[in-house]
Amino acid sequence: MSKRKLSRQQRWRVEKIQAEREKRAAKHDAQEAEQLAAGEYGAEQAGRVIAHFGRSLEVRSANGAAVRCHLRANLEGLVTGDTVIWREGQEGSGVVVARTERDSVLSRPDAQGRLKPVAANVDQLLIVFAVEPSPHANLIDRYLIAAEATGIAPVLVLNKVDLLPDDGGELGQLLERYQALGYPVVRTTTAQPDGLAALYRQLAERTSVFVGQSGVGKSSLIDQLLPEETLRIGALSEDSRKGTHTTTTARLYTMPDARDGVLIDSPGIREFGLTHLDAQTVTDGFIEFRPFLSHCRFRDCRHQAEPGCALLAAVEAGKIHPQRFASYRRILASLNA
Ligand SMILES: Nc1nc2c(ncn2[C@@H]2O[C@H](COP(=O)(O)OP(=O)(O)OP(=O)(O)O)[C@@H](O)[C@H]2O)c(=O)[nH]1
Ligand SMILES: [Zn+2]
Repeated sequence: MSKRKLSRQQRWRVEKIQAEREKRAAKHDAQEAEQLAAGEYGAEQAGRVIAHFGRSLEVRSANGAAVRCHLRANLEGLVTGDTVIWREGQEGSGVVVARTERDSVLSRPDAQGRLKPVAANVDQLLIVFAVEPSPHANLIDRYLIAAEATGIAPVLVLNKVDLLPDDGGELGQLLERYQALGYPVVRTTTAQPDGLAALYRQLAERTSVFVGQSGVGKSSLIDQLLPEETLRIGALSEDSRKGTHTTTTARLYTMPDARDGVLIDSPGIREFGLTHLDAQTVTDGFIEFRPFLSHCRFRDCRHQAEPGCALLAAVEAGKIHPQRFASYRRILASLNA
């Protein structure tokens, strides 16, 4: 058999399989439309995606119950945190019929480097740092740049304050500077009772995501925020050995002690911010530069040594902190390295 003939035959088989699949999907849609019309599903209600497993979803209903739902065939790309309209079916399961508009989307690059949404409707990104390991130069700025690019409000969380010297140390002073820029700063310790009091207040009634470098205490914080969930995750992973409930995607948790604040978490999400940046994103990520950027003499000013540079003038006049400006330049230089 010639190579060409073989590939044509293979192509024919692939097309046949695809056609059958489409026919089945169409039939399934038609059946579902009939069932919906026949009132076999309950009234439309609001819900939120807790997790998804292929075409099957776990949805949190308005009264807080978790419901296993499937998706209508025309609905694609739902992610954890999406708000949806769903209808109750038989035997405690349901069908998701629509997604409502997203306030925000958190994306991460996939293996091919394409940005993929991983969580929706996130209100704040909690960037966790620690007294130990102390953040290396520029790290806070890099996280803030990445956060500003998403449009989701960043919050700086300084953990392990039990290790902080009494005068607050250099790190304490550094964080005051960010506070002056308008970024909320929350201090935490998992090593002392009530060490999370300020964090609980920050989490209340919002949807949050924790990010930060290894060893800063993200797992320790989340374990304290979700004491019962930790047990439940253990139970789930036991399940997953039998082949059910496996997911590497993000999961949504409700924190009763934080006035029903919501946490979305996954190992991948925690690594947010460590991706490649481009020059425009870096410049846009320094919020205190914004009032000056359009006032440089040259429209394509690179803010290096150009005459009439409004940014350099602002640094000179003490309106921009010289260390933030130095950090800006170092990050830009690292892009071209
Ligand atoms: N002194 C002190 N140690 C802490 C505190 N929080 C966490 N630790 C310790 O810091 C170490 C790292 O904590 P983890 O919670 O594993 O940090 P992580 O950010 O989840 O790290 P990765 O899993 O590598 O991303 C552990 O030995 C914790 O016991 C704290 O508030 N104070
Ligand atoms: Zn300039």
